[in-house]
Amino acid sequence: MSDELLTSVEMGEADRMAIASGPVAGIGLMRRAGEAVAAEVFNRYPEATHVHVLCGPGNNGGDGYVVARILADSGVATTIWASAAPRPESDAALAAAECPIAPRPLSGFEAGPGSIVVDALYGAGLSKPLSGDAARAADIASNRRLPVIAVDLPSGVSGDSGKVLGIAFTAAVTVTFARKKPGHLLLPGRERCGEIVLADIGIGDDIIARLRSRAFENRPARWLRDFPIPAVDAHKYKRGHVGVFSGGPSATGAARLSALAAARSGAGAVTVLSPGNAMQVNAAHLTSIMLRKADDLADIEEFAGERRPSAFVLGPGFGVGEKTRTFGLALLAAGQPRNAAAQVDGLVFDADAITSFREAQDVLFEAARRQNAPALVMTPHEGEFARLFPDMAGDDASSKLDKARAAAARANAIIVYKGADTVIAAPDGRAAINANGAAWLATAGSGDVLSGISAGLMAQAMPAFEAACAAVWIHAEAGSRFGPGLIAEDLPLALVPVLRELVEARRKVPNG
Ligand SMILES: NC(=O)C1=CN([C@@H]2O[C@H](COP(=O)(O)OP(=O)(O)OC[C@H]3O[C@@H](n4cnc5c(N)ncnc54)[C@H](OP(=O)(O)O)[C@@H]3O)[C@@H](O)[C@H]2O)[C@@H](O)CC1
Ligand SMILES: [K+]
Repeated sequence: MSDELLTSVEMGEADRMAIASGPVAGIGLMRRAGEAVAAEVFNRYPEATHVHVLCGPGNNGGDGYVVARILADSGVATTIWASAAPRPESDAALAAAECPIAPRPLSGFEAGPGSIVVDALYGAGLSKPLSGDAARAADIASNRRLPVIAVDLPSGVSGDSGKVLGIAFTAAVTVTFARKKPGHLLLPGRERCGEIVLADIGIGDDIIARLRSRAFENRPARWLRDFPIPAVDAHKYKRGHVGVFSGGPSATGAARLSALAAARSGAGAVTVLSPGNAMQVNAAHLTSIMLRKADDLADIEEFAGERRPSAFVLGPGFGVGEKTRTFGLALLAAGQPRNAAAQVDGLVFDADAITSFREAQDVLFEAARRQNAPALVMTPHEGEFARLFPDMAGDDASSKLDKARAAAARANAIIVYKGADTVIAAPDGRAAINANGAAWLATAGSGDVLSGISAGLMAQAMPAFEAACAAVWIHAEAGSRFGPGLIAEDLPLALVPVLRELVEARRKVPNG
């Protein structure tokens, strides 16, 4: 699989292992990297009148000298603007020595209309904010709307966190090597990269495997094998039963959206668990979804004992307070001996279920940590994340990926840290960054649907981390395909073509 995401340290390690284990030296990797970038320039900008290659002092700049040499050899008008000379005896110095063009100082950078910029200033080695000549060059490229092809990363974007240090280039295309880096997918870095091209420079899959990276881009290949497809003899309760808690009479819609999404995701049965005073309003809007009164713990136990639900959603529209905490803790105790709901596989806590524990985080984390507790998926957006993990939320030094991982470990839960760059993290360190979303998904009720899909998949015995990853991807895919005009009510039906394709792909998985 080529979906692993490598930190700058891991990429450096891959580089070293490739050089140590194979016939290819550092300069060989650099030549291949430069060739891949030059190929993009030729393919995408055959009409370019002039290519300006900006070279930094490190190996990113080294790649730039290779690009400039290839372009010049092909007769393309090429200028090199260098911020500093490469370190003597480095691979970059070798690449510069092979290049026939004399570099000019970056301080004099100028570029007219019709020209292209190759940004080879800083990549994995970015260590401080862009300043001086580099910052000025970024401004010129942006003000004159010059197409930028970034080498590895747009200079100024951190490959590890996606943060912009000071100012950064905005690329039309970013060519990166061997594997993507977290900063290509996390915001705001992702917006600066333009289209991302992954180039093979001869670092083999065996070397990447030895790094044991635990972060990856969220794509179906990672979880397709666990994606549930009903057996021929499937009975509706064998396909899992989801209970979704509804709020009071004026806050029932969120639970119904969640319930519909759980049903569409393949759960054989779904029950909305409603306060007594909201039964009528829920009943007026439900058809295939079942309805049952759940005013207190005794009602939940009775339901669980009779219907053996395998997953629950708590939070959407439910209200913030003591009742939410009591229900949440009771559900987390569902795996304990002598509890009527002993078979629950998974819980999804969203929205009000998260906020309700803002003053009692430890109680929640303790309950989730207890032996036999059902798997817990929590789906906070940024504000909710800050309520449960205030210290982490304010930590400017760590990335969204770091934060989601640390939160998952502390809470002993799968954390779905939502946003345009949703990160899904497990307590054991696995983490996925989602990248198939679209702005259309930022609409009221969209998160309720996501909770429902997660619970629907867990109810069908999909493991919690894989279920959460799949739910995020499916939700984003459905929203992106639907496009303009999307409201949350559209999403449950929009899931259908996406699910159909996944089921077909799942049937083709060997031994599947
Ligand atoms: N598999 C691989 O690894 C391969 C890697 N390859 C390429 O190598 C790149 C990584 O190279 P790299 O490690 O030399 O780092 P790079 O980004 O060139 O910068 C380091 C230099 O810049 C300086 N500097 C940093 N920020 C600065 C700032 N804001 N303003 C001013 N200076 C700043 C920094 O200074 P220092 O931090 O030391 O003070 C140091 O001198 C990688 O992105 C890819 O393109 C390919 O060839 C193929 C194989
Ligand atoms: K760069």
